[in-house]
Amino acid sequence: MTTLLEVQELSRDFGGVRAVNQVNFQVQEGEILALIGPNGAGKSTVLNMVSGVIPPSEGEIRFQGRPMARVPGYEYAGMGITRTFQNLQTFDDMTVLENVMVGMHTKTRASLFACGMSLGSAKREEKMMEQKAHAWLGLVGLASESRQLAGSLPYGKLRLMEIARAMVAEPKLLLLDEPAAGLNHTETAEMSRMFCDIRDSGTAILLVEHDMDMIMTIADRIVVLDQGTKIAEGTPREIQENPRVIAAYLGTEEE
Ligand SMILES: Nc1ncnc2c1ncn2[C@@H]1O[C@H](COP(=O)(O)OP(=O)(O)OP(=O)(O)O)[C@@H](O)[C@H]1O
Repeated sequence: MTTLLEVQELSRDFGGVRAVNQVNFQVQEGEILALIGPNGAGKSTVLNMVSGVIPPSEGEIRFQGRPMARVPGYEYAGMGITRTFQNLQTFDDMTVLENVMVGMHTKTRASLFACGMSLGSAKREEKMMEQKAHAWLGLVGLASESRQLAGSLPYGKLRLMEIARAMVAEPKLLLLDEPAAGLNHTETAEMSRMFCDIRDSGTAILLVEHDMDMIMTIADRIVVLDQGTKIAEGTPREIQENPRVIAAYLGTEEE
């Protein structure tokens, strides 16, 4: 297996609070790695560092062997890392199709001048972008909603639209922060199948999620955080049987 992402001794402080403490893990090509842990364990903070939203206080992140410390956030999608957010980041006054096409801006080659002049190359590129966005809307089940304003879509469909937007950039690594939050059982099951299809088509996934059914069904491996520290790593079965995890997390009433 080839390592796609490597996180080494990663730490993050907020003021005097250490939110993430010397965490190590790797994401291999072609796998779904789930990051789980109780509320406040540091999962979103790790995802925010891996996606370049916030810098680490200490430690290193490497993507395909390349240190990411000096890579600006806007270059991540072009390098092959895209993400969705815990809180929806949608443009309500734009159509569903336009929202998805926003995810392709790093893939376009036409210059600003060519776009402004509506030159042939820019028009062809626009057409190609539209076709790709349509294809992804079809894959997430939103083909018939493509011309609707995003603001008119129900919550579950907006979550799917965000996944289409992240996938249309053809990432090597997709980062998902609680994608199933607020979805019903059927929607979660459909989304789980979709993530397996995405993984099988060659995009690795790093997933933060509280829905244990989803995690145990789709994750190839799981990393468990508790109070900022990694307490376990293994297959879903190993994690379910790990006494430290049960004590810290799975045994809590909330879950
Ligand atoms: N911007 C911030 N400023 C100050 N403290 C923060 C900030 N972001 C996170 N924290 C703190 O860092 C710790 C880890 O938070 P984080 O959101 O990463 O946990 P989480 O595991 O994702 O939790 P949840 O499952 O509830 O989303 C918490 O104690 C949180 O209060």
